Amino acid sequence: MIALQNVTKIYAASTRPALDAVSLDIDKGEFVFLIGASGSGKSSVLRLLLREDTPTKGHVIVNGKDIAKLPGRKVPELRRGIGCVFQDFRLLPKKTVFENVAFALEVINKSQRVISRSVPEVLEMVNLDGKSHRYPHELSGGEQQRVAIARAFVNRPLVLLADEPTGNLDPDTSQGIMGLLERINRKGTTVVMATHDNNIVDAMRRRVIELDLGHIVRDQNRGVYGVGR
Ligand SMILES: Nc1ncnc2c1ncn2[C@@H]1O[C@H](COP(=O)(O)OP(=O)(O)OP(=O)(O)O)[C@@H](O)[C@H]1O
Repeated sequence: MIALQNVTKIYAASTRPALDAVSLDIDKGEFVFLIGASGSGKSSVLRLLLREDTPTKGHVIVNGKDIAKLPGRKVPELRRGIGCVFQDFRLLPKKTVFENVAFALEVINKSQRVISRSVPEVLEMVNLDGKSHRYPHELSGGEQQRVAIARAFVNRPLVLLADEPTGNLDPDTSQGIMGLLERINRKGTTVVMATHDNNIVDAMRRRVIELDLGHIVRDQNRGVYGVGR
């Protein structure tokens, strides 16, 4: 479903590779934490999977296709199958909760009929059906992240990538967000989440892939954050 095969990424103007011959395989329906110190390469992996960047060497397989050399015109189609959630939520400030989620469907030409059915459904899932007419600045951080998750999931992507989704949230709110990601995973979506949050990793006991200076130094099922330190 997702694979990196011998992937090296060297950014222009940097001496050491951000990723150095990294190989990994993630099956459909897995929930994987990517951990590692700042600068270890976590975001680089997510950027390659989203085709925001291309590898210097190696193959990047997403949904069964090598996307390393995907022509630019095919990238929107790839991204349709991938939901994304970020630390800073990235909602559109001048759109309401409903409109933010609807927008994800509008850009892929879904009909108004589909939008008016799917958006309330997913807002109910994230427990925000009562707040659909609010603007992002009228919501707490946790609520904003729930909108972002609704937006990422409304199209039922095969893969959800999350880059530090709890980085700006307190522990209780973070737990709620993880509960949602778990539900989404149970519906069959593969989840790959980069995080520094040791409490969450320890509580969830899912697969843990640890990077250090661009190398995989641990790949453990039902892992914890700090083993071997
Ligand atoms: N656009 C870029 N140009 C040059 N170097 C970059 C670029 N993006 C990342 N790097 C370098 O690549 C390495 C890996 O960075 P990356 O952002 O993938 O790490 P990370 O593990 O996600 O870190 P953090 O936890 O701080 O987000 C770092 O040494 C970083 O300085």
